[in-house]
Formats: sequence, C-alpha cells, structure tokens
Amino acid sequence: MFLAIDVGNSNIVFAIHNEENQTWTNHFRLDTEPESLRAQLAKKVPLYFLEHGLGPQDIEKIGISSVVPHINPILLDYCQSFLGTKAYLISSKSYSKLPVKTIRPDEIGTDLMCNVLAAWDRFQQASIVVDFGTALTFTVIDDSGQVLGVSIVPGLKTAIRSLSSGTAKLPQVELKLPKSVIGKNTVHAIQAGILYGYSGLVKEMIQKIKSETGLSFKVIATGGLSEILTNLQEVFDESDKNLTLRGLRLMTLANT
Ligand SMILES: Nc1ncnc2c1ncn2[C@@H]1O[C@H](COP(=O)(O)OP(=O)(O)O)[C@@H](O)[C@H]1O
Ligand SMILES: CC(C)(COP(=O)(O)O)[C@@H](O)C(=O)NCCC(=O)O
Ligand SMILES: [K+]
Repeated sequence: MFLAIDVGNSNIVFAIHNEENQTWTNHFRLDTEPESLRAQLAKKVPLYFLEHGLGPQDIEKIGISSVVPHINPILLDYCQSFLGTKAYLISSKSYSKLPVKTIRPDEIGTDLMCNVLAAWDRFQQASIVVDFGTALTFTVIDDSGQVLGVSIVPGLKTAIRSLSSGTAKLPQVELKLPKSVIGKNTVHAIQAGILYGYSGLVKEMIQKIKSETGLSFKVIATGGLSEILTNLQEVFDESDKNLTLRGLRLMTLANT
C-alpha cells in the first residue's frame, strides 16, 4: 500500500492507496499546528492504524507533499521510526521526469504541482485547477503541460476568519450559501458577501484566464472546501477532492 501525506496550512491529510485494486481506501486529517505534532502522531496514527486493521508492514511506500517546511523533519523522522519506511519528500528536484513543467520549481507549492500532474494524467490538455484550501489557488497549464502561472487569494475560511478577527462586532460564521445575496442579519450578511462574492471571484478568474490565453481549458475543483460553493457546479468539468493525493502518488512513483 502507498501512503500519501499532504501537508497543507490547515490540515495534514494521510491517505492510503491500495495498489492492487487502485483505490484510495483510508483518509484521516490532523491539524497542521497542534499543540504537539509529535504527540498527535504518536497517538492518533497508531490508533487509526489499529482501528482499520493496518500495520506499518502494510505500507510499502510513502510520499509527502508539504507547503509547511518546518513540519517536514518531524514527519520524515516519524515515517522512518514508526512506519519503518523512508518517505519520499517532493521538492523542486521532483519535476524533471514529469509531463508537466514549471519555470519556477523552487517557488511553486508542491501541492500545486501535484494538482496539475493529476489534472494532466486525467485530461492531457490545457487545464485550470482551482484548489479551495487555506488559500484559494488557480493553477494554469497549457496544452503542452507547461505551467503558465498561479493566482492566489485567501481561502473561504481564511477570509471569514480574518474578517472576524479584524473587527469588533463580526462573528465567525458557518460556510453556508444563503438563499439571498442581501443579508438580513449580520451572520447572513457575511455569508452572502463571502459566498456570493467568492462565487463571482472564481467565475471572473476563470473567464480572465480564458480570455488572456485564448485557450480552451478543463476546469477542475479540489481542496477541503471545494463543495461549499454549490452554485459553481456548472463551472467545473470535474470536482475531485483526491486530486492532490493522486498527483502526489504519481509524482512519488515517477521518482522512486
Ligand atoms: N470534509 C470537510 N468538511 C469541512 N471542512 C473541511 C473538510 N475537509 C477540510 N475542511 C476544512 O477546509 C479547509 C481547507 O482544507 P484543506 O483543503 O485541507 O486545506 P490545506 O490544504 O490548506 O490544509 C480547512 O479549514 C479544513 O479544516
Ligand atoms: C499557495 C499555497 C499557500 C496553498 O497552500 P494550501 O492552501 O493548500 O495550504 C501553497 O501552495 C504555497 O505555499 N505555495 C508557494 C507559493 C507559490 O505556489 O507560488
Ligand atoms: K492543499
């Protein structure tokens, strides 16, 4: 079995891929910044393995994508000592053998490269990957697999959190699309502004990317919050919460 570890700014996702029947069988999430990551790893991972009848011997290969560098040594050490496997950490050196290319390998997030690799594997054509994570990102590849660039805005939860923490009277609200765009109370006002505002943002970004490049794109949604904007379904050709994990696996296999 293959273990994918995707370290984002909010969550560390652990996912197991069964190489025999080619399915993702198990997922679980840890907070990226818990009190003590080492303690959580030592407690939660073994418990999860135990509950699902898994043991370290079941894990044949491990790949890690991380956009939170200080977590890396902790995870690498954990994989070696608890799982007995040296994990492959995706880096700027991981891209040379891939069908997708970037001119700024040292800067672009490894998660975004995983996303476009999985998109390419799926469609082999120009694509825009929209990732609804801590940040909301648009990663654009052309029809030769070249990354044309990335656009980044605060993610949905990040926007709501920053609005609440920057004001005296605005609460944190549930990420729920209200019926009306005109808020009738403070909670609805924030939900209307953020959720309808972000829907418009996503549509405008996709439109702009299309008109600026003149390309015809597949548009793929991913990320923990990709199902919040239910009114955007027609905008996406595909929605795949496992996109980053799929790319992470392909990139690890291409390099190990
Ligand atoms: N199934 C889910 N339901 C609700 N919220 C989720 C779910 N999965 C993830 N989230 C939340 O969505 C946000 C973005 O998650 P994720 O895409 O994993 O972000 P990142 O990659 O930046 O860590 C996080 O705040 C996370 O807690
Ligand atoms: C843009 C990101 C913060 C997204 O991270 P996430 O929302 O998944 O936690 C991450 O991909 C990153 O740190 N990228 C480096 C900058 C770049 O891609 O240009
Ligand atoms: K992510």
